[in-house]
Amino acid sequence: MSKLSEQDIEAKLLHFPDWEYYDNAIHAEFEFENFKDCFSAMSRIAFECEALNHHPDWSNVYNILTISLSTHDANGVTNKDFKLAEAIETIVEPDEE
Ligand SMILES: C[C@H](O)[C@H](O)[C@H]1CNC2=NC(N)=NC(=O)C2=N1
Repeated sequence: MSKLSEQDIEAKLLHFPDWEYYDNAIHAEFEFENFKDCFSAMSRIAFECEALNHHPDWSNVYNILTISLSTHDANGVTNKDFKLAEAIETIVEPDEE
């Protein structure tokens, strides 16, 4: 999977308002009601990661989940990252298009 250009990434990000591009990765932060809801979302995301064989750099502090996506093999952002970002959006914000 080849690395996307900065221009392609910025164009795709128009459809991903929660995400921004810097440091060769796309990043988002999600806030939940509490730790239980946050960790529950993380568990569901983990199954998607396994299904897609693509994994986030992420961290959690109580009800906050911070995620960075990049493709290590390509040393940048690829369509795999956008596919995972889409799956994450569906889990975290199921009511949004
Ligand atoms: C061997 C396995 O396919 C690779 O290590 C996969 C697993 N998950 C991955 N996740 C991410 N984010 N980038 C990768 O390059 C990557 N590679």
